[in-house]
Amino acid sequence: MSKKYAIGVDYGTESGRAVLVDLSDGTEVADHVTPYPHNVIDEKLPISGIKLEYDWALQHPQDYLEVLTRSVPAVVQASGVDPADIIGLGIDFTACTMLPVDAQGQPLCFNPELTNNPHSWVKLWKHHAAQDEANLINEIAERRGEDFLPRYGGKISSEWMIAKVWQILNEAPDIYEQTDRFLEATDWVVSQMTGTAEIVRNSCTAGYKAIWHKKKGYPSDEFFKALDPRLENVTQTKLRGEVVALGTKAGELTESMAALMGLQPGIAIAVGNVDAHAAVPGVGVVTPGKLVMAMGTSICHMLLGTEEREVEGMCGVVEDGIIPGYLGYEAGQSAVGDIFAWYVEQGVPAYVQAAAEQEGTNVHEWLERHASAYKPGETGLLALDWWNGNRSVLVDTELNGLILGYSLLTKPEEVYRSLLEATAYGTRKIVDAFHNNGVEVQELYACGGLPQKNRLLMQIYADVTNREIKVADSKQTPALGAAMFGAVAAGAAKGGYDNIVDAAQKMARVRKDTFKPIPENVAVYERLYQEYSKLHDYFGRGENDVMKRLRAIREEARH
Ligand SMILES: Nc1ncnc2c1ncn2[C@@H]1O[C@H](COP(=O)(O)OP(=O)(O)O)[C@@H](O)[C@H]1O
Ligand SMILES: O=C(CO)[C@@H](O)[C@@H](O)COP(=O)(O)O
Repeated sequence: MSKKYAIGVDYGTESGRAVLVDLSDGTEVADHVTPYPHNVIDEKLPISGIKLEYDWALQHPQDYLEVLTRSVPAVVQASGVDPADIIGLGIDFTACTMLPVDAQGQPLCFNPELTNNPHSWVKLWKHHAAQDEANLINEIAERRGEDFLPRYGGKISSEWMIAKVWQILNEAPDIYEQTDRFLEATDWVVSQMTGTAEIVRNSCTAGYKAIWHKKKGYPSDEFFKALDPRLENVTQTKLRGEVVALGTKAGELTESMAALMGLQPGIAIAVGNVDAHAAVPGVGVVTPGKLVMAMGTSICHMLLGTEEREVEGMCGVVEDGIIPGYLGYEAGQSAVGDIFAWYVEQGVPAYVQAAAEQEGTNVHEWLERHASAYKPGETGLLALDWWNGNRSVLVDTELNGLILGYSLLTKPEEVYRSLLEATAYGTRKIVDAFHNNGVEVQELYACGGLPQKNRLLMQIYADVTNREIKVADSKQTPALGAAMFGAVAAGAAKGGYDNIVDAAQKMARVRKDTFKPIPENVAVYERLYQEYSKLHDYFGRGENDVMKRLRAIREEARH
């Protein structure tokens, strides 16, 4: 049999990328990135210019299709591989990134009559405007003693499906009414490749983002009725659709999409997946004890376990949610690279930009180099990493960032370093929450853009967590994982694999170089982390709700 290949397509926050992978050893033969033409829509709607409210984050579904029709042909062409040897394709996506579609599977925002309503668009994972609904979901679920709450660390997030659906019902009942189904974007894109008659939902987003359980299904109609009588039957109506396991073949590539993507019709398309979850086999992790960090604009922390444990603020524990046969645990930080980007774009003085430009480097790299000259603790700064709220362990999108310890001598590189450190403390909170509750964390695996971009950041993470960090050898780990699932959907008989464990064992690699904790740094960071923890609890656990009061005053001032 000639060499066989699969394609993985990774849908990130700002761009989508396709990777063509050799199935014999995981070699990434070609990759191509398509930035989303409309990027993140968080100020005004395209065309109409309608202004969006604070905390909104939308996307344009057409951008996702553009990734398929630009990046997929590009990798096929660049690789020189015969399309007949490409046997499968898998995708992974940010999540919960959801959209309302009509009975034909068309996004409601494509309908000229509905396009001016912001609720007809894709709500991106970091759309945080459904917090009121999330608060009520939690209050009502707690009051009713719903058994699903512990599976989600005690709180359902405003980033997830039910809160977003309820926000649409509350603020745009006409859009809700005209919605045939609410879909995860990952399932929608898969349906566009396989033909909309066959819309299937993947067990990963259903489990982590829509409160679905392998044995119990969705929460009861009574629960939804208690939220709002209009939601009573939502799981049989607008959330209907078969939920199938990761690695399942969702269908086959249609003639029309094959022509647009430069592939052969009929190849296996795997059910959708989530970026962070696909990264786990992508980095070769198929057993417990190894926490995988997908590090980019945000961080998702993924871990396998053998028993269901309660862990404060985790995003969820889902049976078979990452690797079949294990409980998959997820936690996360909703801004990491985004915080550094904010500082580079909004906080850096002109002399730094000029110096970086003169030295032919970018501002991040300039700041990293200068920040590396400091020892842990030497800046005198301490920050809370809540620029986009706190996902784990507090699960509160209404918290904000904080930097303590400024003086007239504070330098930009010191601020930058304090922000890197703050995100490491945030990760340490998550590691401790798992480890101290019986879900062991022995070592860390890192993938995503950040480990490739910033060595200082990675050393700080090793020192703050006092654990060795292995880094994925792949530049596109989620896409590699997605390609593995594409190969599993195709099956061993076609030159793919029969299960994800076999695929990961053959195709994943980590770099030889690892980041090891440096004992003297560990000791200083331990003291700083204790200080971080005090601030974390003081501002995050209700002792001083000043951040929330400031938000309320801001809202009053805006209206
Ligand atoms: N040298 C750097 N050091 C730290 N962060 C960086 C650096 N360069 C870019 N970033 C941040 O990396 C993030 C993008 O990460 P990446 O993994 O490429 O994207 P995504 O999360 O969308 O998949 C941005 O938030 C950006 O601010
Ligand atoms: O929340 C999840 C996964 O559960 C992510 O999709 C979300 O944080 C976005 O990740 P990126 O930072 O774009 O890689």
